[in-house]
Amino acid sequence: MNDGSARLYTSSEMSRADGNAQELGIPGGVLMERAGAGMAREILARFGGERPNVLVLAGGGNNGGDGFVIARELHRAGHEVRVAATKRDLSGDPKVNLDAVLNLGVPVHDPESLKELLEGTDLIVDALLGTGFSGEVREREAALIRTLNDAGAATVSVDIPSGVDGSTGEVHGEAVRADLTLCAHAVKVGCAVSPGKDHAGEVVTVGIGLPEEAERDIEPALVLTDARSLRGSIPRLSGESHKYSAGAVLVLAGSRTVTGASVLSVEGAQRAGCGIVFLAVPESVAPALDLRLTEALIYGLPEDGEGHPAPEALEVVLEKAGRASAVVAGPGIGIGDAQRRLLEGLLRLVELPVLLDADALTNLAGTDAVARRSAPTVLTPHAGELGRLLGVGAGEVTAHRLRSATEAAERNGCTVLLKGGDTLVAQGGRPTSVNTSGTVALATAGTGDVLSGVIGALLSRGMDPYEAARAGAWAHGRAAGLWLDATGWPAESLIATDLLDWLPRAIGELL
Ligand SMILES: NC(=O)C1=CN([C@@H]2O[C@H](COP(=O)(O)OP(=O)(O)OC[C@H]3O[C@@H](n4cnc5c(N)ncnc54)[C@H](O)[C@@H]3O)[C@@H](O)[C@H]2O)[C@@H](O)CC1
Ligand SMILES: [K+]
Repeated sequence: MNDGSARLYTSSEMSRADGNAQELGIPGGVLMERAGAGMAREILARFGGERPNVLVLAGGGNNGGDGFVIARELHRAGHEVRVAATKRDLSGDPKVNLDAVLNLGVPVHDPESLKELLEGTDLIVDALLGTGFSGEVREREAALIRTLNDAGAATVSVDIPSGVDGSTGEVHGEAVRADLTLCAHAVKVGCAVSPGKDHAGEVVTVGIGLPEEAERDIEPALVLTDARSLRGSIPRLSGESHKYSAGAVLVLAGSRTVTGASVLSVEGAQRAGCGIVFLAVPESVAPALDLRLTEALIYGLPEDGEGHPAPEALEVVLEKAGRASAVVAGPGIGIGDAQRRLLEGLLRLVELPVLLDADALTNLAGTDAVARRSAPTVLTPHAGELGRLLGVGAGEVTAHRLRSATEAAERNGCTVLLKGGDTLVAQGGRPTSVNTSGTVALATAGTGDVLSGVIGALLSRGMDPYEAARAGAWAHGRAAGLWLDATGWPAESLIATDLLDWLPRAIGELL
């Protein structure tokens, strides 16, 4: 299903589009010419004024072919251009374009001299490996990538930073660190999903004149989450709305020692536009939170002597859930058997959409409580929490973000939002969505609690869980972006509470 979101391309989708174009009578050489010429124009527009000395590192495939076209065009524009080619014995379009470079007298060197060549280089064009690469980089290419990265010159990657898997963003071994990546036709998945995203620098697409007919039968596996694709997806209040029909969220957050998480989750939900929020917290902290949260209804949960929920807490939670249209559970509840039993009861007995975050995820790791539900469940883990759900380490999730998020969504039959600079939303049967509004400013305590409330509110307003997770992630990141723009303060200074002031405007951009 494509709902108008900007699509991302995997390597196999790109080669299908390429094959379709050829069937339509558009030869591959034409696409290569347009890609290389368009990329050269972009390079000239950005760097041409400084008249840089350019080195093009070209591999033996079509990515290298694009590189030869770029070399030819930059030479034609009067720049000092040298090429290092890993292979001379080429065929097809790459050969045609290498021959043109040689005929024009552009020096073509063996890559063994790359280090010396780089000494007089201001600008590197990395056309070593493109979407035809996957797996681990062979040692010869890995050494070239290390040399490029050590050179410290401005680097433009062709289509994908060499060494990044174009379909997943995974990096096994070496990968080029680019300042700018120019993608032919559409952004490749590897430029949008970390760690590939962190290698790509700025990402710009270059049109290659692919007709719509060439991609009509290709269902995207991944899409970008941007404002355009979300606009109109959040239900509005109507004349007959009252506070319950506007969305009622039950938040189960906070504990005797952690109360800030409940405040942030409740206020995130309120700012995301639900009609009413009920907060269930251990009874010893209920009075303090009642004073702090003017508009929310606070309910004390029976607790044991250590501040853990007593078995009767489930009855209170179920009763309050009876008046809600969505539940948010987890921030700051702490880890323990009492919390796990409470969550298992909630998931078994409540038919509402439930969002599970933070400690709820850790408490439920290794259980089948989510998989057994038929009502919608949204999980919002960071890499460590997702690792616990999957029974692997955080490092394993960080290295395989896409695979980890989709696997967890499939195993549990739910929606998984994996937090990060490239927040991913995975759900079976829907294209995995990559958020575009993230900023490093969000890397601070409590922002996740705000997000849980925002998505909970969108669920309570009747949004489908996949759309609620996408819209929540986008608005949350956008709120941070608006704060940065408005204050001009350093990203490091944002505190989670700052997001609350900007969420309404961020959400307003989606209406
Ligand atoms: N529609 C399309 O598909 C278009 C593709 N174009 C370009 O073509 C590229 C894809 O070209 P190809 O499919 O020929 O593939 P690539 O050029 O990306 O990769 C093939 C080369 O990589 C080497 N290689 C593969 N695995 C390796 C490994 N593990 N370690 C070291 N080297 C390895 C191969 O020996 C071969 O030389 C795109 O990234 C893009 O730059 C553009 O020309 C425009 C149109
Ligand atoms: K490349």
